[in-house]
Amino acid sequence: MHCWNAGRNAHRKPHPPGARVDIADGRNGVLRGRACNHGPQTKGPDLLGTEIPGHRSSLLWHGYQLSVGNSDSLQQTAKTPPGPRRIARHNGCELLDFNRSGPGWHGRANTSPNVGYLICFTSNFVNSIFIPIMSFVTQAEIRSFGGKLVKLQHDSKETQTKMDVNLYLPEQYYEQPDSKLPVLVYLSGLTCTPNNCSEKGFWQPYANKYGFAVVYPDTSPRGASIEGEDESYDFGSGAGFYLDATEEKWSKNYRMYSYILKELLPGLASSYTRLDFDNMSITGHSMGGYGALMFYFRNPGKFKSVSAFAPISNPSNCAWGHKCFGGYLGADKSKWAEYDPSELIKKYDGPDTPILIHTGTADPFYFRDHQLLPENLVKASEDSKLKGKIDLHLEEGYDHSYYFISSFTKDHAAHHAKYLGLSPKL
Ligand SMILES: N[C@@H](CCC(=O)N[C@@H](CSC=O)C(=O)NCC(=O)O)C(=O)O
Repeated sequence: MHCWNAGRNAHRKPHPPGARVDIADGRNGVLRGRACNHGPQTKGPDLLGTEIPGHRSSLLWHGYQLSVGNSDSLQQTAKTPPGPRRIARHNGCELLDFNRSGPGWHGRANTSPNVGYLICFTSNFVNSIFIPIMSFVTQAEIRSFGGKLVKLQHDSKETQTKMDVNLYLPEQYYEQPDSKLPVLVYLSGLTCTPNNCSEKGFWQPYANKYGFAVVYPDTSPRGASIEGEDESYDFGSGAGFYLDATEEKWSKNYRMYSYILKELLPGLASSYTRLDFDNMSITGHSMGGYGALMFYFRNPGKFKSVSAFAPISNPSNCAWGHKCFGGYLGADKSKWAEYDPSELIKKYDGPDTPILIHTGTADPFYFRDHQLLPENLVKASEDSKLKGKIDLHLEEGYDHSYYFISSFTKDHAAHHAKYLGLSPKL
């Protein structure tokens, strides 16, 4: 069990309602919330949050356990503060409603079906913290190679749709309950869901060999009801291009950059506190290879290492990139450069960790259609901090499929394990 603690004097100074408030967290860095005004300043308890094994999210508050979560965590016994209270199921979630007049307690915590908000109280009500809780619904748990593939769904505030994500928890997750495991994010290519790589990428044996979890996000919002979103395989559904669209038609939902970086990964970190999202690497295939490089260059130091399988390396100069950048970002090419790995690398100023890339010479998207252009990335790196650091392997006779990807998963796993500080299990 671990605790985060706001500290006895941490919130004595009132924050204006709506202000961002950070609470120090002993293990996960910082929990961010928004201050909200609940009336007169009142002496009350300090805030203590605690992870209770088996429960997704909960709070230990002045000795009383409050909890929120989806139907998976409803079995828990919740003790609430004294005074009038109600605990009910609400759309499959838990509704906590507690009040007490006089100093001490007042308020309500209410979770929507998947994304909830938990209102926590610090030593005075003026400084109450409003913490968004992202709640994952487990759709399936599938035993695989000694660990488990967990299929999750949640409501996304970024895409305003339901989003699917798969998470592979290696056997160490179950066998070593005191361990905290690094994370590899795998971004898939055009047309993929979280299932393609989960089923055909064969990361599981290597996740178990080294002891890391694998996150497989989806490639776009689904069912956003945008006219034309399902018309082609390389734009719209299955082709979100991991960016935040600025063109009006797409900008409300097609926010895969913010979704992954600001919502999904922090949400998983809050729910799976035994995964170490501060020790995380990223990889991907094709559009996902582009995505992995792009996230890595835009967020120096956030990921310990990056690799890519047949990445779209210079989307500003290929047909897939023209279609997606043009459609989502408009005609202004300066906006395209903000997402193009072969542009971003020129300005990159983070760690000079080598980057591993494999591309097959029999990949028609490489040799025939010139969609991938890995040589452009190598060329761009020559004037950058990463000069000599792009380890590009052109593999004779390999195509673009998962037969190609899974042939080199082993090399990419070893690459990331090295920078995640992992050794093979004996
Ligand atoms: N016309 C094809 C193209 C789709 C395709 O090849 N998708 C690749 C990724 S391409 C770049 O991002 C892929 O990974 N497909 C899924 C798979 O399981 O192979 C089509 O529509 O299928």
